[in-house]
Amino acid sequence: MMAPSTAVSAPGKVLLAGGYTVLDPVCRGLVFALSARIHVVASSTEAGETGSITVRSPQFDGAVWTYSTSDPGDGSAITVTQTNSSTSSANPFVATAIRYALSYLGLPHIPPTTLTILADNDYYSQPPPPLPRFNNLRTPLSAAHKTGLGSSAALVTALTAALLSHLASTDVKAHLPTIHNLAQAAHCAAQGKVGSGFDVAAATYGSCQYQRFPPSVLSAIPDPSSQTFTSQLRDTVRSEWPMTCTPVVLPTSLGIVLGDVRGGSATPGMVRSVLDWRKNDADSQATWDALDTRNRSLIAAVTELSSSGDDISAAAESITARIADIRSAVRSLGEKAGVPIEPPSQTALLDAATASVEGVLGGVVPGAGGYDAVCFLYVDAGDTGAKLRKFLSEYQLENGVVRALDAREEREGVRVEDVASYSDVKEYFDGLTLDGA
Ligand SMILES: Nc1ncnc2c1ncn2[C@@H]1O[C@H](COP(=O)(O)OP(=O)(O)O)[C@@H](O)[C@H]1O
Ligand SMILES: C[C@@](O)(CCOP(=O)(O)OP(=O)(O)O)CC(=O)O
Repeated sequence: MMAPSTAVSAPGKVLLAGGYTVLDPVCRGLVFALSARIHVVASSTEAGETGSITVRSPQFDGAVWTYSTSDPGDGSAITVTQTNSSTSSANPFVATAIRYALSYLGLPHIPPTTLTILADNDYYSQPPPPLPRFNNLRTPLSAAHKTGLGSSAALVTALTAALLSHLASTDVKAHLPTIHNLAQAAHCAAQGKVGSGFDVAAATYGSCQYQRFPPSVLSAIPDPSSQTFTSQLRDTVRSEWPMTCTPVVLPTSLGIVLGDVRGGSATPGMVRSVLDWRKNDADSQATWDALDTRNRSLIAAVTELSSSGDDISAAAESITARIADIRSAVRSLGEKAGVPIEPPSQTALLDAATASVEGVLGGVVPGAGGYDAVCFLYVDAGDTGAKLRKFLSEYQLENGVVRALDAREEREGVRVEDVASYSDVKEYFDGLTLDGA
């Protein structure tokens, strides 16, 4: 018996070390999962047609996508056709996650199902606090300003887990590799390119030291119209992938704070330029290797601190130096590749906060860099975190002050949530009953 409603959430991420180099299967990245999560509540309804799916993102204007599904019966993917495309633009991440999950499960005849998406406030630039949980932005999704926490990866992971759990009673915690592999396949297909996958890995497994899978793992899956799609998808999802996502524990003596600079970056263009430079410049390998060595050295310092009794007084200086070393290697790589990975205004912000607030060990522009939210590592004692937040909220940029995000590091990846925990936002579940199993 299917539960009337099932809720799942998956976390956002911050790639503290490993931007660009993590695309290389021999390099390592350090990714922290965040307390900012994307939630999906799956509800089966009685009204409606078999195979119909309604997806709603009620924090945004007009964010409803309706689909009909059917099985071609020849081994190709289950088709997921948007039935309100005249009034609502396509959401490829949503449609592809549904298509891949239903094809994997072999389930075309599902009962009418509604999927409600709720995103924690930190994913988008917001008005000043106080804000209600899951603030209603009252804009179309396309007009919302992303902070760079990886909304599509958290969404695809949560949707995949919600569908498996709701429609096939999959035990989420016991099937993390299935959820991870299926979400990676769907996320990559929806993005139209193969990234390193650290974002989906963190959304599934939580904070980790990440070493990517070779892109060939996913290129084995043919186009959804191919008659071998379903069997190849299942084989790929069920196989063991050559990758590592070794859990990392942020030492209890350390905290992270993110600062939204209301910028946003065009990651794909930046990645293309860096990869072109890497291919075409004979000296690029040495710069690449130097950065990876420095990233590994920070990863080693953080993991040693967690496992050795957490004495920050002995480790603070070395962590500070390792972050500074990574930043100079990143700036050097950016200059050589002609990509503003740490633009001057971000350099000024990172330096000012590190110099002005005692206990701040350093900060980086995470991931691909540019104008995404900056991330600081600080000694979590006394009021250092509060002082850092205050400093940021008074730091003047060209377009206003920095907004310190609420998100903390929260190690856990995808998880099932209690449906009753959304009763404080009942207005988002218009006409749906919020009943768990
Ligand atoms: N709250 C949401 N509801 C529905 N779809 C969302 C939501 N947040 C993100 N998405 C989907 O993810 C896309 C953004 O993905 P992307 O540009 O890769 O940004 P990010 O770096 O945050 O993952 C949106 O265009 C939309 O398709
Ligand atoms: C360049 C990268 O190594 C890191 C990009 O990290 P971000 O955290 O900036 O990612 P987006 O959310 O997609 O913008 C590309 C990759 O690893 O796929």
